[in-house]
Amino acid sequence: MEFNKHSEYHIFDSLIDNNIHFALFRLPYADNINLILQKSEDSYSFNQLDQLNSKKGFVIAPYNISGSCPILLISPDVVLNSKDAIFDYISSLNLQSRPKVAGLSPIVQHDSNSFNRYQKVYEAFQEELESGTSSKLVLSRTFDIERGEHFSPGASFHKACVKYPNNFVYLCHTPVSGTWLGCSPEKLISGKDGKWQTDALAGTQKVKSADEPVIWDNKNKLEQQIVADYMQQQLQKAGIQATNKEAETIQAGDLLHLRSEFSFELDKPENLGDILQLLHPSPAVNGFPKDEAFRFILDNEGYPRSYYSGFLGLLDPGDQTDLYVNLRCMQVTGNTLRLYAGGGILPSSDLFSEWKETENKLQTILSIIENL
Ligand SMILES: C=C(O[C@H]1C=CC=C(C(=O)O)[C@@H]1O)C(=O)O
Repeated sequence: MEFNKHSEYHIFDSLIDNNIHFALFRLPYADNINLILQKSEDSYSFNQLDQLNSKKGFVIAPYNISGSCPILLISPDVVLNSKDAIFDYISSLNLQSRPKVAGLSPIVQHDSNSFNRYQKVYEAFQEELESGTSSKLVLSRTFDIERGEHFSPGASFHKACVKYPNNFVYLCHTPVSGTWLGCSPEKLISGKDGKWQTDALAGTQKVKSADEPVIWDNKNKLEQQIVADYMQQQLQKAGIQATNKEAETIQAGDLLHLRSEFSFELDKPENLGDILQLLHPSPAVNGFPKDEAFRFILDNEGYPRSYYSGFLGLLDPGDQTDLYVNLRCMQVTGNTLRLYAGGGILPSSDLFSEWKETENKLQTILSIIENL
């Protein structure tokens, strides 16, 4: 992949300008980029995850499935797996670009970005944890930036690929979801030919200098253990015996997380929708117990998460499936970039550290939009 040559990637902006259903993605550690593009204008949407059984395409699933925020499937009418083939194909479409929005001030603080607002919601979350109804709740927030004249989703995608080689990087657009761009460290499920994996990822700290040992405190260890136990239980409910490795530290940009990997066999990958229904949303983005945490978040978080903390990626039960949790992402509109970040709250959490953690996570995605 060529470095620091983002401008040719503006070509992907023309797909967005023309409201085409497409997803461009790069798997962790891969050199190649992939394009899934739908030729028809129809939207394929679903309101239950089990409706994905036997389906193939690029899935965009929200945190909370609703009529206005359904599960979407981009039909794989065009599937290309090399940069040259992708660029040649898009050039051959001869798409017209829409004139760009007028130049706007670079970064503006909106009310929803404020610490005071976060603090109020955090206190409600802490009260709920103290009541004992939930043992973990994930609190998230948004950060809105006005879109600058020179911002290019395509160029930002490329910048993310270069900056975050071990994350799942994507740019996708459909008329229903709008445009989303992200670089997630968290695998929801992937596999091929009977061999499948999922991750239990949680716990966060900043990267240390090379000679400093990485130490995880009890809060972070427990936060990750809750996710690992949940994954194990949910897979068991589907009759799946998974083997898991001990939790290890992984790096995602400037952050470290704790991850345990689960491996298992799937006899019927065509029924992946059933497994997704069991796994999503995991306590990495939701909390525990699942239903109580989900209800509480919907009633108290104070804004719609939309496709943030849902999942996306290629679903192909006949071949390779790679689905990732939609973290470290932003929603791109004509004049605003809405960034999302959250973190797991336990009774032992500290308000200021949790706020700082969301700031650090936002930095992952902020760093690919600056200077463009
Ligand atoms: C919910 C997010 O991160 C999850 C994944 C890794 C670590 C997390 C944490 O330490 O809280 C979260 O569970 C996010 O990035 O918005």
